[in-house]
Amino acid sequence: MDTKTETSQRDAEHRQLMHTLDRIDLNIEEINQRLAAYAEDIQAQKEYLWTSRDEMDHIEKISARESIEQAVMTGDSALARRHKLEKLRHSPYFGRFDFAQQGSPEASPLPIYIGIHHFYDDLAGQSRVYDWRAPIASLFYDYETGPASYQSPKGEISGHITLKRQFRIKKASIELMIDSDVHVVDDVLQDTLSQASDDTMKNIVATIQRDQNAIIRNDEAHTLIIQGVAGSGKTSIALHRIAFLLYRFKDTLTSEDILIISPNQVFSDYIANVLPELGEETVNQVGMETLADELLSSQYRFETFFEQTTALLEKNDEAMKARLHFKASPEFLKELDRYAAEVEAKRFTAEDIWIARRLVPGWLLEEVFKKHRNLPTNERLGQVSWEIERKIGNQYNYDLEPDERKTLKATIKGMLKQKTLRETYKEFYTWLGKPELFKTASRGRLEYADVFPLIYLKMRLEGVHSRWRNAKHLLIDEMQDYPPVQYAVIGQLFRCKKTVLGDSYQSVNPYSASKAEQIRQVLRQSMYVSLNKSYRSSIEISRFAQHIAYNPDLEPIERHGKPPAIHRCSSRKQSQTAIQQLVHEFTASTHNTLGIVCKTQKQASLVFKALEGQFDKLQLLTEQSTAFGQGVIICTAHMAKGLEFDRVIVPEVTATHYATDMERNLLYVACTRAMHQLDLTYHDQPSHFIEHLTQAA
Ligand SMILES: Nc1ncnc2c1ncn2[C@@H]1O[C@H](COP(=O)(O)OP(=O)(O)OP(=O)(O)O)[C@@H](O)[C@H]1O
Repeated sequence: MDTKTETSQRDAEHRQLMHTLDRIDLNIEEINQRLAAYAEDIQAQKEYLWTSRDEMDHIEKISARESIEQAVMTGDSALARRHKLEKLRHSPYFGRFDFAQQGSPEASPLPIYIGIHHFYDDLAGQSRVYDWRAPIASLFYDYETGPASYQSPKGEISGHITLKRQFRIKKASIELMIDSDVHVVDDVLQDTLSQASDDTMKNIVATIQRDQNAIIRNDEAHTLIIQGVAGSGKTSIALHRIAFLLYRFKDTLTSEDILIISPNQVFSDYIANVLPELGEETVNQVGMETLADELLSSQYRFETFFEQTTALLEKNDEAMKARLHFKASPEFLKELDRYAAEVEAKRFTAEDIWIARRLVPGWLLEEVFKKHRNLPTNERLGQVSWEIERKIGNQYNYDLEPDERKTLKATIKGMLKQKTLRETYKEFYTWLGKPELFKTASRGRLEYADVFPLIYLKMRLEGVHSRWRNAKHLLIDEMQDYPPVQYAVIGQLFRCKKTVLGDSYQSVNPYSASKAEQIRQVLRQSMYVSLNKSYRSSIEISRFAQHIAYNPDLEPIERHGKPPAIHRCSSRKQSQTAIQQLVHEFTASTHNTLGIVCKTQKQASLVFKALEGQFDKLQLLTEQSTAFGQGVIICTAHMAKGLEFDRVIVPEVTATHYATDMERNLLYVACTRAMHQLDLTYHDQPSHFIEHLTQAA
């Protein structure tokens, strides 16, 4: 395109933008008028209700109140629409394509503008901007210029895209306009990725990539398992997918129906903004441990996943690793199943009994007992007695006397080998011939690795209750951190559709991890997809991380930045000075977030103490933290999972700190949190994971 044509197209787009903004303003004005009319109407109705209350009968009052409520609801939906239009006013769209539909009578291709929300111009009766989730919008993500087709509710529509254009519009002005046939490399994506981070996750509607779009719009898979390399956009995609499903199934699916199982509160807060930004309400989020506590009716105290990881790192306890490893194996689940079946079969020894000289056959008792396997033991026994009493009534036309009822209850109770769930679970290990595999954590609490097996057993023997059970779509992030037994519980509890995502290279606890293949064996009817392009980090950082844990599938995006630096220090003290210096550099930069990502919480606390008082906006993340803001964030790699920072410092990458496979994973997670700059420090001997990099970096 020559400069003259470009200028004239820019001018045309500028006029189009101004026109769209005018139309938005007119629609906002019209809504304002309607809102004023509603307000007056509501006021008038209220006054009428008040002044005429003595003359109105009950029915009339109800009807007047209903009419007021109806008016308020109409007003609310007008307000919601105004809110969307006001948002669109800043940036009504981010893309355009011109589409000539096959067989259409239109002489020239139709320009279609795509934005974060739909803008239907009520006054003109015309769609001016299409929601990014509309069927036609998939053309924007799936094609460049040339032949193209999409699935509309009426079937496949084919045609030709004659122009594709991307915009960045801010404060109602076009900052960037790029035609895709002119720029082969996606400049808008590059531009987006090079920007400084936020303390919350951003939406990516303007630059969703083709493979990502396919995942977002997949509305068929019952369970979609996404294995994606670090920074491939898994979490973003999963949230956009939820927004898409809410749009696609708006009549049957609401935000109330969605449940996210998230790794911790900081992560929950980090992602909480994405759906509201996309025009949807926030959805429910629950942590694995909160869910576990609910399923165990708060009857058992247990250590947390974070504590378990910390114990593994700090104690290097081989027996503990063996326990965790076994409990994360598919064989374990099979054995637990066998055991549960045996317990269930043997725990109730039904035999013929005589009550009030009437026979109750053993087979009947057994049948009724089996039928109520979903009740807690005491309730179940009560239910069996009650049903047998009713059957005696029907069969023999006889009502039991109180003392006969008491005898019946006691006899049925005597048939059950009564044990607590915990005892039954503990005996599983004796049954296996491996009693050493059951060990309690500090203060008599259950080890985290025992929590879900216990819940599983409870489900088999007694049943569980959960307020989340009716969720219609479940999203699980960091799938690699949950062993098969955890999926078995989730699979039985939630029969709904699921999106499960993670990266096997980012397991913070390799002794109780799952790969996608193992998850698929537990969660049947699943579909597997992978995302291999990594968007978060500059290519220099991605390559550096690849040297720590090589993932052959990872394809870094070609965005350049400063090469990572390894700072060799003579002592721990000097390492602290180097970190201080790097923090000073950060505070003088245009970047917003710096993560100092440590191996353990103890180390993180020490780094925090060393920097405390010297810098504003310094925050130590702990297991109890609920959010993080801009500035300097000090945390463990475990806590940093799923988060990202403009810059990352990994302190003390020494031979003693980072030696095992687990520590390699943590180092990998820490390094892949960096978007633009990465610094590592060490003293004495560098970790052998970076030894070969100390020269190059
Ligand atoms: N299509 C895209 N357009 C713009 N940015 C993108 C795109 N895809 C991913 N990103 C950016 O890449 C970064 C990583 O995304 P996200 O956190 O969703 O990835 P992830 O796969 O869940 O990462 P990890 O597993 O490493 O935590 C984010 O900054 C996100 O905005």
